[in-house]
Amino acid sequence: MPDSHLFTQGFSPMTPRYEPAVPRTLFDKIWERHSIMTREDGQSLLFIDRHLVQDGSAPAFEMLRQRGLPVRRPDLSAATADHYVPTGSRELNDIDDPEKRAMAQALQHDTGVAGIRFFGLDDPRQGIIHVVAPEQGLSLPGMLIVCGDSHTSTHGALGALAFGIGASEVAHVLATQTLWQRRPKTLRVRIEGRLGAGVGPKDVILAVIARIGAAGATGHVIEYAGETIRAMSVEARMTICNMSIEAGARAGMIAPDDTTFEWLAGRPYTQDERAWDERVAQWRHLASDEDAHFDREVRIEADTIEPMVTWGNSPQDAVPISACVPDPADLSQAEERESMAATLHYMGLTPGMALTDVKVDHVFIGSCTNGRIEDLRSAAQVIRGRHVARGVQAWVVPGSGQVRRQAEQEGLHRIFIDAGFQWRHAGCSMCLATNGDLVPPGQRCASTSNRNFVGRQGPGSRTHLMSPTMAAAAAIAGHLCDVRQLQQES
Ligand SMILES: CC(C)[C@H](C(=O)O)[C@@H](O)C(=O)O
Ligand code: SF4
Repeated sequence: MPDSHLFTQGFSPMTPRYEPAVPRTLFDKIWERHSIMTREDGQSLLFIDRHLVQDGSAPAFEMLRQRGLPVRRPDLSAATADHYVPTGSRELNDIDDPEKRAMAQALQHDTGVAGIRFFGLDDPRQGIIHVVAPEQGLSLPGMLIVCGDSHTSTHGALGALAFGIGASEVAHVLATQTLWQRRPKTLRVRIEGRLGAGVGPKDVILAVIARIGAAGATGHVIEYAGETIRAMSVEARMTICNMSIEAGARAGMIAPDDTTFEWLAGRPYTQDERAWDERVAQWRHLASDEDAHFDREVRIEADTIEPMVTWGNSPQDAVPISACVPDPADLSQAEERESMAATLHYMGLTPGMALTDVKVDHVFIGSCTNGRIEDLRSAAQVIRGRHVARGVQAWVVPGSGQVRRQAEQEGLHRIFIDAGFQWRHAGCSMCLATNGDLVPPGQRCASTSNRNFVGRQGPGSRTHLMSPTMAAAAAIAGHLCDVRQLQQES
């Protein structure tokens, strides 16, 4: 069994012995450093630096129990309760559904037995795993990170290779700290130029998905590059990488740079025996080499991106807020016409109506896409001094206990509460509605989450994806609204 130090700590990417002459991508460098062996069928056995665990992982622990296997490297795992936890209180007993309550309790028990670090409801660090791990310094550049959750791609924003795995793979990682994987292809998405006023990372990723499609990056790992990405904060980069999976990608990643290193410095779990500067010097070598080969390339000009919203049941159904609801009659294929008509029926929308005329009943600011402090700050800026429209239920669900506390220290909670928002505790909440926080049938939600699938926010719910500032604007206006208009008025 390889020692984790070999891969994450003592093993320098500069070691000449391991440096092939061909230029390599960020992905190639991390993959090659973690590949223990490759089988004849092309699958590689990878060493896993960090295994993140959430409350859906009970079946994996059960698989180990049935085989009588211990957890191989509990020190390389970390767990938090997020999907099933209540956000109105901090009591596991407030989970109404007995099965879900049992799953949440099982995580506490299983991690305790295995000796895995666990951030439970009584821990101030608890929150959505994809918010908690980066903020605790558990996700670092160059690492290979997995979790039984598709939005693990989020951690790629720190220059890691991070992807979601299935339940039996979770069990495999728990038992062996390794995983068999087929090497994916690479796609570089370059965003060049400056974003316009009112346009942020969520608009960028929605524009990327609209351009390449919900299956556009299937079988690929996306590396986001270009001037626009380099100018972004780490949290903005996380929003982008988070939604890679909504374009079908295996993972999304961004080369670490000074922005990354500054953001990480001093976080609780970043300490090891080596000096920080030495580690940073190694991490700098992770960036794709200049002439590295990507299987595909896409380029988008930042100044062509507008504030975006989705109208349908796929994240690829994203259009600028200035657009109208599309008309099935404009499509040439009968099958596509029928499918769009069915979507518009589900969404309760009329072809050709202005998106800004679409009334909302709920607003949800939160999730692993947009539940970080910068997201809350940007929404609060729009909301400050204004009030939620009559009849709109608006919620803010911070992505972690730490985000919540930070927001309270900055007084953001007062801005939200004074405006008529509910200020909740951390968790996945209305992103997936599996904890009972849901949008009632037929009602419409302006949401900062990442999926607008049929029934995603509750049976019969209607979701429009957008940025935190756009969701804030919708809360104030009571309908989908161009945030730039509100920003002009203030
Ligand atoms: C429940 C979990 C496995 C799922 C995922 O894989 O992403 C959820 O987090 C989601 O966002 O749909
Ligand atoms: S916040 Fe939403 S997308 Fe993120 S892990 Fe939770 S349910 Fe999945």
